[in-house]
Amino acid sequence: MTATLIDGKAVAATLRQTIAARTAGLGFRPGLRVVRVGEDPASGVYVRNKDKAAKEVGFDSATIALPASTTEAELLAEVARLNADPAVDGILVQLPLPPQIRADRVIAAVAPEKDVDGFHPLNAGLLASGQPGLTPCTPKGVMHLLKAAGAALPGARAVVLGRSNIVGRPMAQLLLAADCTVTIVHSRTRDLPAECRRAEILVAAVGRPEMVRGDWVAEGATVIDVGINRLADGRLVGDVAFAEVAAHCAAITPVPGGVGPMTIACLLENTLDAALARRG
Ligand SMILES: Nc1nc(=O)c2c([nH]1)NC[C@@H]1CN(c3ccc(C(=O)N[C@@H](CCC(=O)O)C(=O)O)cc3)C=[N+]21
Repeated sequence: MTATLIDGKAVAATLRQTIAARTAGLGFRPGLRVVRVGEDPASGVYVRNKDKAAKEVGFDSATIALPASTTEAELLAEVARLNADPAVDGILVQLPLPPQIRADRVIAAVAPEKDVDGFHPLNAGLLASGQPGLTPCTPKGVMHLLKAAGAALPGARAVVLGRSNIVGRPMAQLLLAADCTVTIVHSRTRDLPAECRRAEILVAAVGRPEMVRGDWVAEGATVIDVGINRLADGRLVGDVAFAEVAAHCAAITPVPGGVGPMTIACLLENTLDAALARRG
């Protein structure tokens, strides 16, 4: 079997068009502020891509770049200022943060109704209890891709590889809400390949380059690769050994051009939703 490619770049472009059309009819510009602390070069590229995508759909978008020496108190003061600014609908504090800043304190300081990352404990709790709230962008993007790929979700065995607060856990909650039978597997799981082989839908989000091999995947599975790993030789690869796995599965996302563009499109979707909810 040779797998169908799930084209995240194309699905994201369609979603951004829909968002642009909805924004054009609003009569105001949803406001997004991305806060960046320090000079992490990879973060710089992502932050620029977010800002560009937000401006293209008609948002009022700006990046606030703070020095690497910023204290936790200074960052919390900046977040408080954005929380209080009526022109701001969405706040994203780019991760990772420098070591002197506790990320959990900053995440909890963002007003939940402006938390377009969906990382605030209130939004995480709403998701875990099946109530509406702001949902983390990457798992939300994966659900869009599964829908676009025509995956049958109710009753399907879904395996999520990874248990981070930003991808694995919310991913499992969204699949559960879509009536999948969900298993979360991680570094301490016994016999990871055997657990992954049980999956009809496999979502890899561990951040280990090409960890998922061809013999980890069942014939006919749908495989979503959340990993974006830059190798020493400059190549960008996912958490899935693409060629090996594509030889077995029914459908697979590429890296780049899979989940990454969906993350940005869903950030825009969350910002529009937050703007509509806040402004009535
Ligand atoms: N508070 C916070 N929220 C985030 O959502 C967040 C963050 N911090 N910190 C960093 C990660 C990373 N991230 C990506 C978004 C888009 C692509 C993306 O568009 N990738 C393209 C291009 C990849 C490339 O060429 O480098 C692709 O996969 O095709 C990648 C990575 C969001 N993050």
